[in-house]
Amino acid sequence: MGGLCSKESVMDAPPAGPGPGPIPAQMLQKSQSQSLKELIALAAKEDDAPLVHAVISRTASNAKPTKPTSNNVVVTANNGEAAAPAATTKEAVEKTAPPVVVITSSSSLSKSYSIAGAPTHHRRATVDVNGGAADHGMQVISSVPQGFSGEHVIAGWPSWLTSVAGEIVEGWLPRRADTFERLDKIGQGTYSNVYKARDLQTGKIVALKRVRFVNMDPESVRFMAREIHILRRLDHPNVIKLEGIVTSRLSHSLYLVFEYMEHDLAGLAALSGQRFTEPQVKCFMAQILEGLRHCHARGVLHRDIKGSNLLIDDNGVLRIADFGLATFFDPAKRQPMTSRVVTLWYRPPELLLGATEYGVAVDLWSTGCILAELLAGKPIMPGQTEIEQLHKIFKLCGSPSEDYWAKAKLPDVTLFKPQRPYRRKIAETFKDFSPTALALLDTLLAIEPSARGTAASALDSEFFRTKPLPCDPASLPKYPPSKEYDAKLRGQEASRQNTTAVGGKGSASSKPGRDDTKATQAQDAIADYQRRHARTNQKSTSHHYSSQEDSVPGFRIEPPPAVTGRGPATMQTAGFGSTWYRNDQRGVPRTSSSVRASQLTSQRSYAHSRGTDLHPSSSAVRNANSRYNRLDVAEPATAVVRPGSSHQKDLGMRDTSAGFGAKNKRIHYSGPLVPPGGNMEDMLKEHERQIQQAVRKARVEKEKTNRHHY
Ligand SMILES: Nc1ncnc2c1ncn2[C@@H]1O[C@H](COP(=O)(O)OP(=O)(O)OP(=O)(O)O)[C@@H](O)[C@H]1O
Repeated sequence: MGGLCSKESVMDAPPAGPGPGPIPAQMLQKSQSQSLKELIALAAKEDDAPLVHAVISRTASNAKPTKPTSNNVVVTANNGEAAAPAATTKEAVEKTAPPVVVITSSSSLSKSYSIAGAPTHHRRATVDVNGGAADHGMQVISSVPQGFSGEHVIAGWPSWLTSVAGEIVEGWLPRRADTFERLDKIGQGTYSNVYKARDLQTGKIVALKRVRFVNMDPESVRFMAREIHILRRLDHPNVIKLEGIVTSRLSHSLYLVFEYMEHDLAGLAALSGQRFTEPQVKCFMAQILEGLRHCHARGVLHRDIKGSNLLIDDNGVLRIADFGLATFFDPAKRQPMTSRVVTLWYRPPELLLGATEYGVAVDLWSTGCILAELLAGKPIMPGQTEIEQLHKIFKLCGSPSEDYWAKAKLPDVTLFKPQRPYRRKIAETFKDFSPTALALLDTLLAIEPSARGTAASALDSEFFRTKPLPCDPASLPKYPPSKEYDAKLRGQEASRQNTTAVGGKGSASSKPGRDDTKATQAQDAIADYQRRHARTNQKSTSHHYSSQEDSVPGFRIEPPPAVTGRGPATMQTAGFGSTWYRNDQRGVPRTSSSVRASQLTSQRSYAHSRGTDLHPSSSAVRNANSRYNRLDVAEPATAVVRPGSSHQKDLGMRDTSAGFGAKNKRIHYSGPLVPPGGNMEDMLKEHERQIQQAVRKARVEKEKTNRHHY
């Protein structure tokens, strides 16, 4: 594959969209070809390759690209993965298992593929199946196993991917893992690890986001597929670009190849002493809004705008990243979507109130939170729980009007409606902001979603047109490496050193220090576990992401650099959902040493719905939500909002005896996930049991629905 890229790639146009699109005649004429024999020989050498064997091409200048069908492609495949042209290259045939698919070529048709992740100047490759032989019909026709397209067999994508979500790789060829040299781990997401790597074909530094699947659960593959689908729909300087996909057949994982970004806004803000000037804030804001305008214009809602998802390169260019919670939407159609998206501090009131029909306004709210945070130097509404978040919103932005409550078709509205209205206090809270900044903030943080306008209208606001004007991205300071993840590592390292130092002295305090750290780590593990499974659950699936990710075939792995602690683990004033210390959301108050261990904890993406827009009433959602962060009425009284608590009173919530509202009415309150004194081990086991149960139930329901449909 590596050879294929460098030797045969001749066209430089990247694919226009998810599909390869028509190939201009002049491009075809320029194409070179490689004999199939060479290709097969090449592929036979690869052991963990995306086995690219043949892509048909005739050099007919006016050939219309056609999907390979049963009569125009020549390939044999072994379980859809290894393919060789039957009776074309004897050695190759001998090397493969008995042919499963044989598709024939009988007409002058061409096909061109993009090589996913290949450098732009050789993104397309065409290969002459017949090695220039005369045109004649070939071979037998057989069915494609598991119903996936012959085109994918040819392209070399693994069957577990193509059988579930073939459309996402349409027109692309996979890159193989050993064409990259993996360097440091640079980020960790809920379902992925992100590595810095060198593209050995170009020497370029890239980011590889590794998504691993165990058992190849189709739902989880589909889930990830949506992120890829969305990323391929987007093409804008302020949106992260998916440059390619690496498959690793043996390890059952995928790597998404992105351009490497040195910083994120959360990390930059956390740099010691970092305070942005107004021109700098305007520069970042303009880029965020430009990126969002593009996403929205392409029918994509991001649904997780926050500092750590806003990546910045060394030239000051900001790109919106992490489309894991993003979704397609059509403003003209009513489509229910999950309200369980957006990281808590950046989540708009309508989602907290359970709205399932929403639009671009959710991203604009988050953008408003970022604007205020950039100017204020700290997060403006760092709620610990959903109910507290709503309370903070009402206190700052005022409570919704009577009209809003009357019109809102929101579940549980009466329970959240405050007894007395709250006055809007944006102007008095941020009296130091410039009038134009205040005006924009006032719009973006409108309680009424439709009053937030659009990314385009925000870009048109006075804020960007009055002096001081936005600075040029290239004029931004050259920051030291600053990622949320780096800050977290620095915090962990400082904590470790602290613990060691204390322990070394053999002081009486050393033991509690160590224990606390351990407890924090256990809580973190639980939270991770819950995040992963909550997502899984909500999707009614049972996929598990493995943490054993460091032995990937095909990678040259360099020893990880020692964590040096590039900076002091001091608590920062700016947060961006990442470095702002908060009390432990999981309910166990932290002692000072455990705080030190994790003070740079992320405000993680909302974990419940890795993209899938399940209707909130679906049983999978119910099951998931009842256990993670949100507690059903029937759950034991571990919720943070207790009867008579100030939040409950302030919000005028019903003070039921249990504190969870009326029976049979689902109320979602965030609460500690681990009750004080709870046994971690037992908690984990219990969660595992509940998850299995939820998954089983969801499966049964799905099967029932399927039966009903057919
Ligand atoms: N292109 C990139 N260049 C550099 N670092 C990156 C890049 N993409 C992602 N990262 C780092 O990896 C982290 C995790 O990536 P990402 O947010 O895409 O994963 P995720 O699993 O969706 O995360 P989350 O659970 O926060 O939603 C990011 O916060 C960022 O620090």
